Amino acid sequence: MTQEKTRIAIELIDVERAFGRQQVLRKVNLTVREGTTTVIVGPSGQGKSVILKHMLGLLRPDRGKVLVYGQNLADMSKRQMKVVRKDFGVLFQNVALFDSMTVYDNVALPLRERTDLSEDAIRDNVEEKLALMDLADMGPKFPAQLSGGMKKRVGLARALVMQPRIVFFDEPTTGLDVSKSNEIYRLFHKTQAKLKYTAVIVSHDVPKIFKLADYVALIHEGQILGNMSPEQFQLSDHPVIKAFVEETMGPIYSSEREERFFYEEV
Ligand SMILES: Nc1ncnc2c1ncn2[C@@H]1O[C@H](COP(=O)(O)OP(=O)(O)OP(=O)(O)O)[C@@H](O)[C@H]1O
Repeated sequence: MTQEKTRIAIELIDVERAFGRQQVLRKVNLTVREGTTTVIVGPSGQGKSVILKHMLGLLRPDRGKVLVYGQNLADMSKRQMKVVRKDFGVLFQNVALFDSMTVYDNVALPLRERTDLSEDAIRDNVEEKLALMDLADMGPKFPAQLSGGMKKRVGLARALVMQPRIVFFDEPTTGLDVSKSNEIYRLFHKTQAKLKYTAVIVSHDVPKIFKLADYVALIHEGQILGNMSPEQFQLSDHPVIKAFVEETMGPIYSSEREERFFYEEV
C-alpha cells in the first residue's frame, strides 16, 4: 500500500492557538496516517505538548480544524468527545498512576470506568497487557514499590488496555537512563507490531527516536516543518530543519549526504 493510500487518522488544518498574548500555534498543518508513527520534535517551549493536547481534545483551537477520522473535535459535544476518546491511549511523561491502587487496578481502571466488561473479561485483558510489558507478577504491587522504568511500563499497559486505535506519547522516556529508555522503545516496537495502533510521539530523544518514526515533524515558530521520513528529514535542505539536525545530531558531511541521496534516488 502506498503512503498516499493510507487512511488519515488525524489532520490539523490551519490550527491557531494563543495563550493571552503568546501566539503558540500559527497555522499548524499536520497529517497523521493510520498505523504509522509520527514523531514531533523541536526545542523546548515551542508547542509540542500543546499540539498533542489539541489532538486529544483537551485544548480547543482559536481557529482551524482538528479532524480525527474526518470528524472535527471542535464541533463535538462532551458526549461525542468521550466516544472518540475511547479510541485513544495516552502515556505522558509523569505517568499519572494512582498511588492508592495496585498495579492491576491502575491498568483495569479505564475498562471499569468506560466499559461494561465483566471482571473476568477485565482480568483476561489486564493480565495479557501486563504480560506484554513483562510485568506478569506485578499486579498486586503498589506504584511506590516500582522503579521509574516499571511505572512507565504500567503506564504503557494502561494506555493499551482499551485496544486504542491511536496512542499519544508525551516524552515517554523522560527521567529514564539509557537502558530503561531502550526497554520502553523495545516494548513500544513490540506492542505496535502486535496491536497495530497509530502513534504520535513528542520527544527530545533525537536521533534515537528517529528509529521508531515513520514521519518526523519539527515545530518551529508555531508551524510544522517536515513531516517526512527520518531519512528525508536528516537530508533536508530546509535551513531550519538542517540547523536542527546539525544541532541535535552533529553535522552530516556533504559526501555522506550525497551518498544517502544517491541511494534514496535508486
Ligand atoms: N495552559 C496554558 N496556559 C498558558 N500557557 C501555556 C499553556 N500550555 C502551554 N502554554 C505555553 O505554550 C508554550 C508551549 O508549551 P508546550 O508545553 O507545548 O511546549 P513544548 O514544546 O512541549 O516544550 P517542552 O519540550 O519543554 O515540553 C509555552 O510557552 C507554554 O508556557
